[in-house]
Amino acid sequence: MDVYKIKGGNPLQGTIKVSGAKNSAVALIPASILADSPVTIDGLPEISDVFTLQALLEDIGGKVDFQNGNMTIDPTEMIAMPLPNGKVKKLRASYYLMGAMLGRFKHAAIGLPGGCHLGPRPIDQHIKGFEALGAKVTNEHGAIYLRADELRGAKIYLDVVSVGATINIMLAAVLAKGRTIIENAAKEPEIIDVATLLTNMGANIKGAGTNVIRIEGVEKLHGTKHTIIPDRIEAGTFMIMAAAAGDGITIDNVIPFHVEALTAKLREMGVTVEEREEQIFIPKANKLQAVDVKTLVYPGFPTDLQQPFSVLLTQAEGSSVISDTIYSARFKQIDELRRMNADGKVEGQSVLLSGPTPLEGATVRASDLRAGAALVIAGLIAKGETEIQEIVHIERGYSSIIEKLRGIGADIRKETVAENAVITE
Ligand SMILES: CC(=O)N[C@H]1[C@@H](OP(=O)(O)OP(=O)(O)OC[C@H]2O[C@@H](n3ccc(=O)[nH]c3=O)[C@H](O)[C@@H]2O)O[C@H](CO)[C@@H](O)[C@@H]1O
Ligand SMILES: C=C(OP(=O)(O)O)C(=O)O
Repeated sequence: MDVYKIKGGNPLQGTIKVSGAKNSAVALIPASILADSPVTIDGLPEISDVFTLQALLEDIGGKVDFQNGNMTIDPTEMIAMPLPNGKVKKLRASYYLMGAMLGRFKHAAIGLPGGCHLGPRPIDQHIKGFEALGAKVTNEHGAIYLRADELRGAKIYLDVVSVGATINIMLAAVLAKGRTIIENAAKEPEIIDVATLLTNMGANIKGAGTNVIRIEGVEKLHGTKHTIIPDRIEAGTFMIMAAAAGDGITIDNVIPFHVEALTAKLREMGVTVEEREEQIFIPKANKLQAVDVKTLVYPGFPTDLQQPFSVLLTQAEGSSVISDTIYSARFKQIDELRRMNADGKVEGQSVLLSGPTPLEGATVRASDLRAGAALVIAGLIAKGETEIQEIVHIERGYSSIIEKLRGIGADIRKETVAENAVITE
């Protein structure tokens, strides 16, 4: 079993570069299915979610070349191969194969997705959208079967603001006949990125990034070249790390506007955040003040940064409350942080943290992607050595994390240890 071992306490200094956005990448790659000629996407992160999607596109007959973050996908010989099991379970975003394959082939069979366990993650709004467009949708033995004689534009009001449903409906609607209107759409930057790719492929989409998206269906889509946006969640993770363990860190390849909710919270805590054009500089932080945080849909504070942020709050003076309004069970990092001496208590959808508490190295488990990122930050500030198990979750979303952190002075390495050292409780 592979683990990360971190010796805490090194002052981190220098420049750390953010990769392309995971949550864009995992939608841009399936979007290529809709084209009738090759699509090139530059700047993709080298993470397991991207490798898994590459393999899935190859399984359905796509020809994929992926080198140095640049992927060219030739979709011309793809077929509507059913994908009820296997790789689709390894990531959440395999649900985008439903929208893209339904859009192109008018039928698809895709297993229910995997991804982080954060409480219930239904896909009823995706299905409501596909049905409104004219698809018959059934759930058979854990796989979703979709079939339409013809897709027709429709007005779809999302009952919950959902990133996945908004993008999936866009994917299914761009080749449908007539006009689709998505109301109460999600507004995340990744949605704009996907709409930009689809538009450059020939789609007619207006309003991406607002809560009403209008799509006029077109007859066909062609290949294009696209550069992905930077990962605002990776950038945010590095900003939190800089506030917790930095001695002057520049975060490179970031759009400061995308991380404004975090910047505001860091400033409220007493952290200096200098915004530059495509960089953010965070000097060494001194005394940190406790703050309360509530996660919200974009442009609110992202749920994906709540877990890393909880580590910073263990170092702040006073009591803080984090409430996660998006996911009911996204606090698995707290038990692990308690092993490291943190003072945190989960109550329903909130966690109460008190500090400052010096953290101590321990053997801990990354239950999910951002819990893993939280534990990496905790390990960097803890006294002694921290071993993080189940790093497979971390590698779903952070590209070259070891190399990047070593580049700013962290003592972190990946090691293979015996299975009997695994934490089970
Ligand atoms: C691959 C990807 O982009 N993942 C992101 C995406 O996940 P994902 O697209 O799965 O998240 P959604 O925005 O869909 O979920 C938001 C909320 O809506 C609920 N919901 C969603 C769909 C649905 O059909 N029914 C329903 O009830 C979910 O349970 C959750 O409470 O957005 C989340 C919220 O910003 C992020 O944490 C994830 O990193
Ligand atoms: C929850 C996340 O990812 P996914 O939706 O892919 O599980 C995340 O990126 O924090």
